[in-house]
Amino acid sequence: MEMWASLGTAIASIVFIRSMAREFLPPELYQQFRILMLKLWKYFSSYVTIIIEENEVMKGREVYELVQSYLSPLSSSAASRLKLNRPKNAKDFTFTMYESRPILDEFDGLKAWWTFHSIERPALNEKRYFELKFHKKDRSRVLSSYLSHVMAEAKSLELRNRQLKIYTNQGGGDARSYFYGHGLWTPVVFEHPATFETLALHPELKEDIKQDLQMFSQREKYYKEVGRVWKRGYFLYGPPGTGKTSLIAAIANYLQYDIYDLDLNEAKSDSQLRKLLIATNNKSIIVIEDIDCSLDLSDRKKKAKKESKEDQNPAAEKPENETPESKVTLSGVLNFTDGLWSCCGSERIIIFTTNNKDRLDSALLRPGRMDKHIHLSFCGFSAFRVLSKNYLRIEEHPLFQEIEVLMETAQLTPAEVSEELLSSSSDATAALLKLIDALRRAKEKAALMGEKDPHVPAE
Ligand SMILES: Nc1ncnc2c1ncn2[C@@H]1O[C@H](COP(=O)(O)OP(=O)(O)OP(=O)(O)O)[C@@H](O)[C@H]1O
Repeated sequence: MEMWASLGTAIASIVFIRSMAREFLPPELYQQFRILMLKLWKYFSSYVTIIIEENEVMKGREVYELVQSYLSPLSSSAASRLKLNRPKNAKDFTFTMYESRPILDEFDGLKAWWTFHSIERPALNEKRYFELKFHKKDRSRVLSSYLSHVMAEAKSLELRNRQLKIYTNQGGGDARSYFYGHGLWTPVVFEHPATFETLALHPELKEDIKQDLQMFSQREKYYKEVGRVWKRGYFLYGPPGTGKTSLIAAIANYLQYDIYDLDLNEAKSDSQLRKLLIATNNKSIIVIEDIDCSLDLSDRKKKAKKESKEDQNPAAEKPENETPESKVTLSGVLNFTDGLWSCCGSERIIIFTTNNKDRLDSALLRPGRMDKHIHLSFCGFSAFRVLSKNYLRIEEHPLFQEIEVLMETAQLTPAEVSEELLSSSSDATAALLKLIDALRRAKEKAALMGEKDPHVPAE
């Protein structure tokens, strides 16, 4: 308010002096007088103004658009005239203030006033720009930190509002988009509901994964400093139905990264694999599910042994999953994960999953390729608590004690537990009794088969 009052007085005085000067001074002298007045105005004004015009590009992004994104929440709560936008690939609408009344933004103790202007130009597009006004004393802070904050916050808002996509290379991609150079992958909107909150995992494991992801996504500078490509490999293993796919979806939702679901059987050769890699975007997760089933990627040492046995006994039958005619080789996959081409792009997570860890070549899993190995196993009691909260909306029940005891020895996957809870989700007691029944049956079956537990429960 104080700013506008003093600004008003100043403008009134200037207008008066200028009209007097125009009236009484000869034109040449009047021009000199005008220039001097402008200099004086700039010198005495306590405020600085920055103009951000449309079409001003910085590092490939329009600064105007970033400011627009940054001001969207402020505009929606403070402006009285708003323009509704639906940016491409966005989940929600955004808003632009559509008036020249200033909106106040506060950052770390400094005040900044934003206004929007639009000027009609005959035979030309309307000229639109934002004006940022702040006190002279804040100049260095605005230039050094406030503007960076505006840009960073805008990018983060845009990221949160982004419609995620899942890409597949099945069917050889989208023929129509070959024209644009993205034909190897076909995108579909990704709307998987899994989140870390809904995942039934041991709380410590969950926290550990979240922290690892957070650290990875914030360490661009660090990766550069230590001379590493900004990527991370996750290896998820465990029996079917323990949540490997759900975890991938939760990671994508957590980081807001797109997913590239790579089907190795569809890749025609190692060189196509390289092309697929190059065609992926930054901030993405490249997934190869059930990698042991896709190709013959078993341990080379074991394979060498087997081959020498086969040489001695050529009539021996080949195992079912062996695909000698595979077009993509193990070294192609190794190069895909950390060869020279893997540095084309950054901020990428590569995830392999398998139900059978022992089948894989150890070279595939070494640190640097797969940095984090995550074992997903049978449902433990703390994982069950998450499921009962999700499916039955309960956090305690008298039957929990019995379930806890049974889960120490009976092995059900989270998928099996979920099914039991889902089948009677409107009646918690009935659902828990069904689960107890299933746990008892699983225990009896294991005892009958005389098996020793090969797996340790998830907690
Ligand atoms: N840890 C978990 N937390 C929550 N839900 C789970 C979990 N594990 C499995 N589920 C449920 O079971 C279903 C199957 O799980 P998911 O596909 O993630 O398992 P998977 O380990 O990838 O199985 P597969 O190896 O057969 O692909 C999911 O839709 C989900 O509802």
